[in-house]
Amino acid sequence: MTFQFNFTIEDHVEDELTPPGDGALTLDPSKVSSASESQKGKQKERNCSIEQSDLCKELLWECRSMGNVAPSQDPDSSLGAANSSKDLEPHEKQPCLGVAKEHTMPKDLKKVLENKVIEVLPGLQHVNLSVVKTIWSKENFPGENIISKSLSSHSDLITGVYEGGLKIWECTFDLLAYFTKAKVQFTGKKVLDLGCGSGLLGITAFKGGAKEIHFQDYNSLVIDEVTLPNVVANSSLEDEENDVNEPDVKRCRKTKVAQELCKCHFFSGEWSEFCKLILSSEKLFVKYDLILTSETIYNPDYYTSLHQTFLRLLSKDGRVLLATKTHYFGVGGGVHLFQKFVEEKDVFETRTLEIIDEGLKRFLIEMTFKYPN
Ligand SMILES: C[S@@+](CC[C@H](N)C(=O)[O-])C[C@H]1O[C@@H](n2cnc3c(N)ncnc32)[C@H](O)[C@@H]1O
Repeated sequence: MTFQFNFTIEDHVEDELTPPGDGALTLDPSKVSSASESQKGKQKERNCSIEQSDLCKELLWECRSMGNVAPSQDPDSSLGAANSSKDLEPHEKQPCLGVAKEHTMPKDLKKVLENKVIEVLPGLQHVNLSVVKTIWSKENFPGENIISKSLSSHSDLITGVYEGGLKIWECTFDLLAYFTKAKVQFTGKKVLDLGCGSGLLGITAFKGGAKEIHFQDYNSLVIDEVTLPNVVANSSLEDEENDVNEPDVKRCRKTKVAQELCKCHFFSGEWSEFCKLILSSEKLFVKYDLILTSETIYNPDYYTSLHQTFLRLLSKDGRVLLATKTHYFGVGGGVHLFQKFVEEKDVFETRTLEIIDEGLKRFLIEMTFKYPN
């Protein structure tokens, strides 16, 4: 089967679009666009045909040959390290969109919450996303200017560029409510919040005693500026002193909060690249007991890599809890198309856990291996 992915390479990272006024960026959730529509005349477009593969080899090869170290091989891929790339020539700063990398927790945990406004939900805290967007629409996030792009295209999704993580989507709340209602147990489990955005699903697993929690989002900025701060905001940071001068490992042993946070790992990148990173790393290699994923089946072009991710990373007796709208207008995906895709693959069975029939109809679906042995 042949898939078409649209990847976009910017001419200059400085080629920022100015947001109107100083106010917070607001996006219309009903609108989606592709990079080709929104960035005409500003960016070069590459269409990569992918046969039997989820990876655009040509683009990746080009990114590597342009001097980008594959981030998964980068020993220090923290925000701090990314910032240091400001000294590079413009073409060397170009991100290889979709390549996966692990994000390390900054040493000074309090810094993670600097310039953040915290909002409170029942039992959970999260950063105010309008503030994050306002700050980063004026600054140059290393490698990505997804905020100005989504602003200029009036869109919450720009295929292959920005995949919607700067918003808490409705189905996240459906799944959170289900966790309580169904008394979902997290204790001792290895959990993946796939397409995490704010990370509230993974954070609930973290607070519920999960053994290890991995957070994945397509965009680096989302992980660094939203997911990571949200995890820190929901830890017991305030209760403990945080000595920034101690080396990582020592600190991890020293404070309870740091010890807790060592259970959390953060990744950005496209799903098939993320799989490769996890499966190629002895340190990270893990099969998840539980994969939580909300509003990630909107684009049928991604079904192959999403299905592969479940197949490769779910433990044989594990389960996926997936929350989705019935249909995503403008992109074409939705619950029926996805279930049909899964049925045809004949690897997983799906079970509808709940239908939420208010406003836009939504579904909670469980996926388990059809033939676990
Ligand atoms: C619509 S957002 C939903 C965010 C969050 N789960 C929520 O419910 O608020 C879709 C998420 O899936 C991730 N995503 C979508 N397509 C992806 C792909 N092909 N590879 C990696 N991540 C992807 C994006 O990073 C994004 O965070």
